Amino acid sequence: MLRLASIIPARRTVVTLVCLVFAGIAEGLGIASLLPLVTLISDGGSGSGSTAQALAFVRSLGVEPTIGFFLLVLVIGMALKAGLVLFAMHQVGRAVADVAVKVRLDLIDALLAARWSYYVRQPVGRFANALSTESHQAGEAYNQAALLTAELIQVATYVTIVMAVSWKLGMLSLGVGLVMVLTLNRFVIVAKRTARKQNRHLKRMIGGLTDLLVGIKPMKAMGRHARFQALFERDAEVIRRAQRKQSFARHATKALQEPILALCLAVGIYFALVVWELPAGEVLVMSLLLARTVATIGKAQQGLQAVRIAEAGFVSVADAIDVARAARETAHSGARPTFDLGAAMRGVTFGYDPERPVIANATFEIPRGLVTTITGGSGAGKTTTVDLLLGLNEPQSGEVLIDETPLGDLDIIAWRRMTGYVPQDLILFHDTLEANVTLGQPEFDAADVARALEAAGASDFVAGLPEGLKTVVGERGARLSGGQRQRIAIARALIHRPTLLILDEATTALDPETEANIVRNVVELARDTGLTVLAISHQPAWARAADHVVHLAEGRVVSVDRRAAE
Ligand SMILES: Nc1ncnc2c1ncn2[C@@H]1O[C@H](COP(=O)(O)OP(=O)(O)OP(=O)(O)O)[C@@H](O)[C@H]1O
Repeated sequence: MLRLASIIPARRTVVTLVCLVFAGIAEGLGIASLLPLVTLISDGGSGSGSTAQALAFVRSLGVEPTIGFFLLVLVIGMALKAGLVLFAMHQVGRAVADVAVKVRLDLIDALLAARWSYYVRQPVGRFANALSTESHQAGEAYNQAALLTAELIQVATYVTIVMAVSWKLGMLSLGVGLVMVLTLNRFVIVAKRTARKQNRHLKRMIGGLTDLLVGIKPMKAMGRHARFQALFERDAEVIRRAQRKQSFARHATKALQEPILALCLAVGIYFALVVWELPAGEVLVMSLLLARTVATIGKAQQGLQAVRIAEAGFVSVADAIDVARAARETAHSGARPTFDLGAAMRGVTFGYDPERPVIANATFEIPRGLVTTITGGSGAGKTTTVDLLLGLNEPQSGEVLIDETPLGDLDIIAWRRMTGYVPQDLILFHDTLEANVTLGQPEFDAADVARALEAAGASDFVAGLPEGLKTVVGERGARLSGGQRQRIAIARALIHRPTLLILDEATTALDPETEANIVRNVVELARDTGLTVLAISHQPAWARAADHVVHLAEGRVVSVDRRAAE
């Protein structure tokens, strides 16, 4: 509840609360007028105790306490209450939308600002659920919390009135209300637990399904997709059982309140008529007050139950935001990087588990304007080296230097903007070829796109497509061949004229001739524009073209060949 309060728009909440308090007072006045009204109707206006005081109070205001006067107070009180509650709920409706949107934007902001190691540990599908279901539930939690507040204010109003009429009756109402709340609290706890359980398993289902769909092709190809059905069925069954239990808990809370209320009424009426020997008219009104007080306490308990149910989604998405925020990248400020000399690794050691280094005391240069190729066997640490160079991972010891300045002292975002990067596991977005190259940035025109495609050796195949640049590439680029995807990814990395182009096994899917063309284009770019190239490759084409070859084995630099660079 407190976490929910921290994201609620404060001004709107205050306005809502003030309206609800005044609505409570208006309703209180309306209901309080019933007692003198009944007295006037039944015994002509004398009354006893609090009724007599109420009549005297009205007379002291210079108003004659007639039946018409109290009927007017009743109608005005109730009308005022309705108007104020309507206004308050209108505010709540707007706040609900604000809360859901705020949670979604906070989540997206936290996710985009997180450091690379964070994404590696997260199942992607988890965020789809957080963005849709859980964020929606956060809004619902606010809605239910507002309704609960309204009900609690109503409880306070009724208790005040009942206490003013008779403190014994007030204590009786509170006592019975308390017994009811404590007896039925079990169902509130069940509702909360089952809501959390449903949420957990739904998250697992969505996460698992997203993962499966991303890698569905080999599963289909090997005919092994069907076995996943059983895994989802297990989660679905848990959700079904939890939902049933939750439904029962909600209905039980409501249904069992009624007999408790009936019992309370019977006891109340008995005490009033037989023990305290109060007049029948007053007892009637008091019974009404008692019934409404206890019923309002019951409604508040149902409200609490609804909050507990909706809260499960909110807690889950709030946790996701907290975890992502804790993994926020910090080194965003610092000096603007230059690249006059090039980059270097000096005695860099890094391990995903610090006890087991993947890169050990690596030292080598990436000189400006030259083509450097890193070679080495699978798992030697080539991609990890690139991640260190881009500041996606930080060394445990040693330094990554850009123009002799440690990366940690530089504006890391500005540094990354100076690079063009084609990863090993490249992914295209489900959009047009053009959007995949420009990434939707409006500063690139048709000439920029044509230049990048040409350098990436993609112009001919794009021109041959019926819809050309407007061709939609399908999910993760599935409608293109592996080699075509690689060329589009290279064009994307070149369009913003990077200072350093990083190609991580970026031409592995190409035939030797196409690869040779791309290598030639990139080398020419390096010669003509001063572009620095870092290519990770097992392919002989890149080793042949390189000015500088760094060979890695088990995370160690075993040789540096500066053939052409000398
Ligand atoms: N996120 C990660 N968490 C833990 N270990 C990792 C992670 N990424 C890579 N590794 C491990 O680090 C080592 C180096 O991996 P890296 O991807 O850098 O190798 P590589 O030389 O690029 O290999 P390949 O040529 O097969 O792509 C491997 O043993 C790998 O299992």
